[in-house]
Amino acid sequence: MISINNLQKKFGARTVLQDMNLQIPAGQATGIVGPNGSGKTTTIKSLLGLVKPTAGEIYIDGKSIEGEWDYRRNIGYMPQVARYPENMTVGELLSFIKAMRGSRTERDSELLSYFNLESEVDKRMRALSGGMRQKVGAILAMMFDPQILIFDEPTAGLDPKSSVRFKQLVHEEKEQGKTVLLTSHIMSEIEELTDYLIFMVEGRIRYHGPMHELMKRQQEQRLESAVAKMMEETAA
Ligand SMILES: Nc1ncnc2c1ncn2[C@@H]1O[C@H](COP(=O)(O)OP(=O)(O)OP(=O)(O)O)[C@@H](O)[C@H]1O
Repeated sequence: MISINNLQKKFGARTVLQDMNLQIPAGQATGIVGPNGSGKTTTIKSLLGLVKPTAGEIYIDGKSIEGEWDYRRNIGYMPQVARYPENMTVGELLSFIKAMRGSRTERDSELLSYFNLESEVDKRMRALSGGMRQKVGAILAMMFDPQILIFDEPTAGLDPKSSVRFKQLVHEEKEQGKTVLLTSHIMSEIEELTDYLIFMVEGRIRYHGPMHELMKRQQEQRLESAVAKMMEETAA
């Protein structure tokens, strides 16, 4: 369980997260949606300790993450825009990360094969296409079998076949009881992969709860229409 209590983040004078209170259930998949700039990535980065909150606390499994690093071993993160050591080959990067973790996992090889990336292992990171970089990001997020998986717009840039394969993998992770947190602007993807929904506007939570309840409340069959309606309501 991830608990966010009275979280606030300011960048200079600008308040980006406002008094945010959230409980993200363990072993479930939660989608974070909201307009561009509403604070989704900042929320994720706060959970990862990559952004230091201005106020408030975050607890993971009852423990405050403030000043802690070790908890991140249990989190796999696929960022929206990833930066890698560009001179390393895919193979070197994976070996380097494994050596840093002191791990002998072979899951990276399985995932390389799953994403059809075996023929790219000797390519330098800077020579990969955007979609291939995304796949490397997915492999890095999942290769150590973490209990919490965080994906920030994971399928942006993936071709349809890769996107389907990625989603299949997320389904499998969910079935194994992983906690999944996912942001996306593709509502069908949120609908397909997640059960709980967080809807943010201008750094505030406007809805948090089961997805089907939101659809019922908005009297819509599809999440896209329900969220669009909510966006119109909040803009009014
Ligand atoms: N390091 C930073 N310094 C200053 N402002 C920042 C920084 N990071 C994010 N912001 C601002 O915080 C706000 C929220 O950004 P964030 O990336 O969390 O939004 P988002 O909901 O993930 O957006 P998108 O859907 O476009 O990815 C934006 O106004 C953004 O410009």
